[in-house]
Amino acid sequence: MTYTLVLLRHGESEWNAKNLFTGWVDVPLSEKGTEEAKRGGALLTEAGVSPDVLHTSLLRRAITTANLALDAADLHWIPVKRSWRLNERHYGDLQGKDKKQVRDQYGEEQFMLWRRSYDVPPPEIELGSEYSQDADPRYAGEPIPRSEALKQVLDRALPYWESEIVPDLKAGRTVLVAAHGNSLRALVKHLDGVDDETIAGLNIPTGIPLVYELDEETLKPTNPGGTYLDPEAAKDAIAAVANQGK
Ligand SMILES: O=C(O)[C@@H](CO)OP(=O)(O)O
Repeated sequence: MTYTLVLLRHGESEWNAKNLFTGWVDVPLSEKGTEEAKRGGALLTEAGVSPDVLHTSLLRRAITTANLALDAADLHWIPVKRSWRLNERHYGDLQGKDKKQVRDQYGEEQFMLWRRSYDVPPPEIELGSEYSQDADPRYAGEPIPRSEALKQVLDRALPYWESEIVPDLKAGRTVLVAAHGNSLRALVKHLDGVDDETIAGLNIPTGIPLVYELDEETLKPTNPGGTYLDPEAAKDAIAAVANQGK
């Protein structure tokens, strides 16, 4: 027997469209992102994948995407759990900055280290600055970061995976996780056992459900890498994410 896990990156956000580093800044979906989210729900229905429970971050682009997708799939009523531990990677002082400008200013190598290396975090954000979340009530009392590399994202997402998502899977529920490019990269790294170098080249497209079947004993994928419900669209969209900032 296998357990079914569906990973869904939010649809395109307004800042994805503008090529800005976003991180924990709570921006809405673009019109295109709204359509992607609805289509994500239609893809679930077409594939006969029916989530029993939803886990999301605390950011509206993931929350709205899940709501739209589940509404399209007639599953708007399923139970929901939310946690900052599924938030996008905190992009530190890069939050709000233009990706191309950062690349031009610091060079391709530094840009890619900050953007995709496993353990080099961007510079820390200044507390109280425009795109800092230190005074945001949704994070009150939580050990929130001032910048994160993928490693720190994995460190804070794993406890949530173990304590909240795994029990749902083990209860036989089909689990939908609606989250972000980098928080999902962290989960994929864990599930597929991707090494620290290879993960730098792995990108997740917006709005296309990625379905994993997990072995009930080991919780390792019986379909390594998962299965995108629209593999052709995923291929193009993955290339577009990889090329951002160019
Ligand atoms: O800006 C961000 O928060 C992320 C996801 O949109 O960007 P990147 O793909 O560059 O890590």
